[in-house]
Amino acid sequence: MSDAFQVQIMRLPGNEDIPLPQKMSELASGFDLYAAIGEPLTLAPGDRALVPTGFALAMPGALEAQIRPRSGLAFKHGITTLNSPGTIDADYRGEVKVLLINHGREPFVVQRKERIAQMVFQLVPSIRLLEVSSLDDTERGAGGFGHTGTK
Ligand SMILES: O=c1ccn([C@H]2C[C@H](O)[C@@H](COP(=O)(O)OP(=O)(O)OP(=O)(O)O)O2)c(=O)[nH]1
Ligand SMILES: [Mg+2]
Repeated sequence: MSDAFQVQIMRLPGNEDIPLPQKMSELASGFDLYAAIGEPLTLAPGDRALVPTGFALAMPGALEAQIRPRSGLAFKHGITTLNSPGTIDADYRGEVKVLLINHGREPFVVQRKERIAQMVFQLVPSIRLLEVSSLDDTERGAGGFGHTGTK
Protein backbone atom coordinates (compact mmCIF):
# COMPACT_ATOMS: atom_id res chain seq x y z
CA MET A 1 0.00 0.00 0.00
CA SER A 2 1.95 2.99 -1.27
CA ASP A 3 -0.46 5.61 0.14
CA ALA A 4 -0.20 4.20 3.68
CA PHE A 5 0.93 6.52 6.46
CA GLN A 6 4.36 5.61 7.68
CA VAL A 7 4.59 5.24 11.45
CA GLN A 8 7.97 4.60 12.99
CA ILE A 9 8.12 2.02 15.76
CA MET A 10 11.08 1.45 18.04
CA ARG A 11 11.52 -1.55 20.28
CA LEU A 12 12.70 -0.58 23.73
CA PRO A 13 15.70 -2.44 25.20
CA GLY A 14 14.93 -5.83 26.71
CA ASN A 15 11.87 -6.46 24.54
CA GLU A 16 13.46 -8.21 21.57
CA ASP A 17 11.17 -11.24 22.01
CA ILE A 18 7.94 -9.24 22.33
CA PRO A 19 6.01 -9.25 19.02
CA LEU A 20 5.47 -5.84 17.47
CA PRO A 21 1.82 -4.71 17.32
CA GLN A 22 0.05 -6.92 14.88
CA LYS A 23 -3.16 -6.95 12.85
CA MET A 24 -4.73 -10.36 13.31
CA SER A 25 -6.73 -10.24 10.08
CA GLU A 26 -6.19 -8.45 6.81
CA LEU A 27 -8.71 -5.66 7.38
CA ALA A 28 -8.56 -5.45 11.18
CA SER A 29 -8.84 -1.87 12.46
CA GLY A 30 -6.49 -2.40 15.33
CA PHE A 31 -2.98 -3.66 15.89
CA ASP A 32 -3.04 -5.99 18.87
CA LEU A 33 -0.65 -5.02 21.67
CA TYR A 34 1.42 -7.52 23.63
CA ALA A 35 2.19 -7.27 27.33
CA ALA A 36 5.90 -6.57 27.82
CA ILE A 37 6.02 -7.65 31.44
CA GLY A 38 8.73 -9.76 33.05
CA GLU A 39 6.56 -11.78 35.38
CA PRO A 40 2.85 -12.62 35.23
CA LEU A 41 0.78 -9.79 36.65
CA THR A 42 -2.29 -10.54 38.76
CA LEU A 43 -5.16 -8.08 38.65
CA ALA A 44 -7.56 -8.65 41.53
CA PRO A 45 -11.19 -7.59 40.96
CA GLY A 46 -11.25 -3.78 40.86
CA ASP A 47 -7.46 -3.48 40.44
CA ARG A 48 -5.82 -1.49 37.68
CA ALA A 49 -2.28 -1.58 36.31
CA LEU A 50 -0.23 0.25 33.71
CA VAL A 51 1.09 -2.48 31.43
CA PRO A 52 4.13 -1.73 29.23
CA THR A 53 4.15 -2.74 25.57
CA GLY A 54 7.91 -2.55 24.93
CA PHE A 55 7.81 0.00 22.08
CA ALA A 56 7.60 3.70 21.31
CA LEU A 57 6.24 5.46 18.22
CA ALA A 58 6.76 8.46 15.98
CA MET A 59 3.77 9.11 13.73
CA PRO A 60 2.86 11.93 11.35
CA GLY A 61 1.26 14.95 13.06
CA ALA A 62 -2.08 14.27 11.37
CA LEU A 63 -2.49 11.03 13.33
CA GLU A 64 -3.19 9.88 16.85
CA ALA A 65 -3.34 6.34 18.15
CA GLN A 66 -6.15 5.09 20.35
CA ILE A 67 -5.69 2.27 22.83
CA ARG A 68 -8.87 0.27 22.96
CA PRO A 69 -9.97 -2.86 24.87
CA ARG A 70 -10.17 -6.29 23.31
CA SER A 71 -13.80 -7.42 23.29
CA GLY A 72 -12.94 -11.02 24.14
CA LEU A 73 -11.08 -10.08 27.32
CA ALA A 74 -13.90 -7.73 28.29
CA PHE A 75 -16.63 -10.30 27.66
CA LYS A 76 -14.90 -13.33 29.15
CA HIS A 77 -13.01 -11.74 32.04
CA GLY A 78 -14.21 -8.15 32.57
CA ILE A 79 -10.77 -6.86 31.54
CA THR A 80 -10.85 -3.49 29.80
CA THR A 81 -8.91 -0.27 29.47
CA LEU A 82 -9.81 2.22 32.19
CA ASN A 83 -9.14 5.37 30.13
CA SER A 84 -10.83 4.03 27.05
CA PRO A 85 -9.88 4.97 24.46
CA GLY A 86 -6.37 5.86 25.62
CA THR A 87 -4.82 8.64 23.58
CA ILE A 88 -1.31 8.42 22.13
CA ASP A 89 -0.32 11.90 20.97
CA ALA A 90 1.70 12.20 17.78
CA ASP A 91 4.49 13.92 19.72
CA TYR A 92 4.71 11.27 22.46
CA ARG A 93 8.01 9.40 22.36
CA GLY A 94 7.72 7.41 25.58
CA GLU A 95 6.74 3.77 25.89
CA VAL A 96 3.15 3.07 24.89
CA LYS A 97 1.36 1.69 27.94
CA VAL A 98 -2.02 0.10 28.49
CA LEU A 99 -4.08 0.99 31.55
CA LEU A 100 -5.95 -2.21 32.30
CA ILE A 101 -8.67 -2.64 34.90
CA ASN A 102 -10.36 -5.79 36.11
CA HIS A 103 -14.12 -5.24 36.23
CA GLY A 104 -14.67 -8.99 36.60
CA ARG A 105 -15.39 -11.02 39.72
CA GLU A 106 -12.24 -13.18 39.55
CA PRO A 107 -8.55 -12.34 39.65
CA PHE A 108 -7.06 -12.16 36.15
CA VAL A 109 -3.43 -13.00 35.40
CA VAL A 110 -1.76 -11.12 32.54
CA GLN A 111 1.00 -13.21 30.99
CA ARG A 112 4.10 -11.90 29.23
CA LYS A 113 3.40 -11.58 25.47
CA GLU A 114 -0.35 -11.83 26.02
CA ARG A 115 -2.46 -9.67 23.68
CA ILE A 116 -4.04 -7.19 26.08
CA ALA A 117 -5.49 -4.37 23.96
CA GLN A 118 -5.48 -2.95 20.45
CA MET A 119 -4.17 0.22 18.90
CA VAL A 120 -6.18 2.05 16.25
CA PHE A 121 -4.71 4.97 14.30
CA GLN A 122 -7.00 7.88 13.52
CA LEU A 123 -6.75 11.09 11.56
CA VAL A 124 -6.90 14.20 13.73
CA PRO A 125 -8.21 17.22 11.83
CA SER A 126 -6.35 20.47 12.32
CA ILE A 127 -8.69 22.67 14.39
CA ARG A 128 -8.46 26.32 15.38
CA LEU A 129 -10.82 27.35 18.21
CA LEU A 130 -12.53 30.68 17.62
CA GLU A 131 -14.02 32.41 20.67
CA VAL A 132 -17.42 34.08 20.05
CA SER A 133 -20.09 35.68 22.27
CA SER A 134 -23.14 33.85 20.86
CA LEU A 135 -23.88 30.69 18.88
CA ASP A 136 -26.40 30.02 16.10
CA ASP A 137 -29.82 28.53 16.98
CA THR A 138 -30.66 24.87 16.37
CA GLU A 139 -33.77 22.75 16.94
CA ARG A 140 -32.02 20.89 19.77
CA GLY A 141 -30.69 24.01 21.39
CA ALA A 142 -29.28 23.18 24.82
CA GLY A 143 -31.31 19.98 25.24
CA GLY A 144 -29.23 16.92 25.95
CA PHE A 145 -28.71 14.00 28.32
CA GLY A 146 -31.95 12.23 27.34
CA HIS A 147 -33.79 15.32 26.08
CA THR A 148 -35.22 13.33 23.13
CA GLY A 149 -36.45 10.50 25.37
CA THR A 150 -34.88 7.22 26.36
CA LYS A 151 -37.00 4.76 24.37
O1 LIG B 1 -3.47 4.66 27.34
C1 LIG B 1 -2.54 5.50 27.25
C2 LIG B 1 -2.77 6.87 27.36
C3 LIG B 1 -1.68 7.73 27.26
N1 LIG B 1 -0.41 7.24 27.07
C4 LIG B 1 0.71 8.16 26.90
C5 LIG B 1 0.75 8.70 25.48
C6 LIG B 1 0.09 10.04 25.58
O2 LIG B 1 0.54 10.90 24.55
C7 LIG B 1 0.51 10.47 26.97
C8 LIG B 1 -0.41 11.44 27.62
O3 LIG B 1 -1.70 10.90 27.66
P1 LIG B 1 -2.95 11.81 28.06
O4 LIG B 1 -2.89 13.11 27.36
O5 LIG B 1 -4.17 10.97 27.89
O6 LIG B 1 -2.73 11.96 29.62
P2 LIG B 1 -2.63 13.26 30.53
O7 LIG B 1 -3.06 12.87 31.88
O8 LIG B 1 -3.34 14.43 29.88
O9 LIG B 1 -1.05 13.47 30.55
P3 LIG B 1 -0.20 14.67 29.91
O10 LIG B 1 -0.35 15.81 30.85
O11 LIG B 1 1.19 14.10 29.85
O12 LIG B 1 -0.75 14.95 28.53
O13 LIG B 1 0.55 9.27 27.75
C9 LIG B 1 -0.20 5.88 26.95
O14 LIG B 1 0.93 5.41 26.77
N2 LIG B 1 -1.27 5.05 27.06
MG1 LIG C 1 -2.77 15.17 27.92
